[in-house]
Amino acid sequence: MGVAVMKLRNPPVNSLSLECLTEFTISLEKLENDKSIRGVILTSECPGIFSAGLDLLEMYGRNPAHYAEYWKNVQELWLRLYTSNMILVSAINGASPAGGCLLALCCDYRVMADNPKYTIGLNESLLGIVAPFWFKDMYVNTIGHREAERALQLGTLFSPAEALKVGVVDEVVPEDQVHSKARSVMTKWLAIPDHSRQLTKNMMRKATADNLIKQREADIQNFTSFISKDSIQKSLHMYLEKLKQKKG
Ligand SMILES: CCC/C=C/C(=O)SCCNC(=O)CCNC(=O)[C@H](O)C(C)(C)COP(=O)([O-])OP(=O)([O-])OC[C@H]1O[C@@H](n2cnc3c(N)ncnc32)[C@H](O)[C@@H]1OP(=O)([O-])[O-]
Repeated sequence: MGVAVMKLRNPPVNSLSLECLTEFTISLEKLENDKSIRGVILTSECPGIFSAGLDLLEMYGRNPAHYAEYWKNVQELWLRLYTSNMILVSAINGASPAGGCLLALCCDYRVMADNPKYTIGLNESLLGIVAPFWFKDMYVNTIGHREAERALQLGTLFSPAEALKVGVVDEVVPEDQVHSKARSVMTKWLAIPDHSRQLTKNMMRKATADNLIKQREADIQNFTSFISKDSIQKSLHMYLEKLKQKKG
C-alpha cells in the first residue's frame, strides 16, 4: 500500500548519534523521492526504547566545530521530518525522552504503547539544558501554549495515560497492538487525496519550519556557544554520571 516502516536501530538506547542522524536523513530523503511511497511508520527495534534522544556524547567533551556539525544535522533531520510530504505515523514502543519525543512530534499521528514504564516528553531542563525555540514551537503547536510552558519548565516526562490527556500522543493502545494500530491509522490517512493533505499540512507547518530556516546559522552558533559553556558541560557530566549510577 505504499507504506514503509522505518525501524530505529542504534543500540543500546537508539540515541541519535551523528552517524545515526545522517543515516536517518538519507533514508528519509530516499523515501521522499520514491513516488511509490506515500506513508512511513516510524518505530524502534530497541526493546523498550523508542529513542533516548540526542546523543549526549555528541554534546559533551567535544570541540565547537563538532557541536556545530552535529547541530546542523539535527536541524536537517527535523526540517525533513517536520515538513515531509509523506504521512508519518509513529508507533512509540518505548521510552521517548527529549529528541525521541521530537521525532514523534514531527509525525502526523502518534500511537503509544500502554506501558507505564515508557515515558515521553521534552525533559531538557532536567539535564540543565534548554530545548531550542523550534522544539518549543512544535510542542506549542501540538499541546498548546500553557501545557508546553509548564511541561518545558518542569522537563515533564509523561506516562502514556498523561501524554494522551495532554495531547502529546493521539492514542494509547496495548503494547502488542501498537503496530497494527499504526497501520490502521495509516490506512485512514491514505484515503485522503495526497495533494490536498499535503497542501494542508504545509499550511499548518510552514511558518514553524520557516522560523528555523531563516535563522539556521544563528541557531547553530547559539547552540555551539551554549553547549560549550563550562557550566553546561558540568551539568551534562553530572547527568551522564547519574545515568551510570542508575545502571550500577
Ligand atoms: C539543546 C539540546 C537539546 C537536547 C535534546 C536531547 O535529546 S538531550 C538527550 C536527553 N535524553 C535523555 O534524557 C534520556 C537519557 N536516558 C535515559 O533516560 C535512559 O537511558 C533510557 C530510559 C532511555 C533507557 O534506560 P535503560 O535503563 O534501558 O538504559 P541505561 O539508562 O542503562 O543506558 C544505557 C547506556 O546508554 C547511555 N545513554 C542513555 N541515554 C543516552 C543518550 N541520550 N545519549 C548517549 N548515551 C545515552 C547510558 O549512559 C548508558 O551508557 P553506559 O553506562 O552503558 O556507557
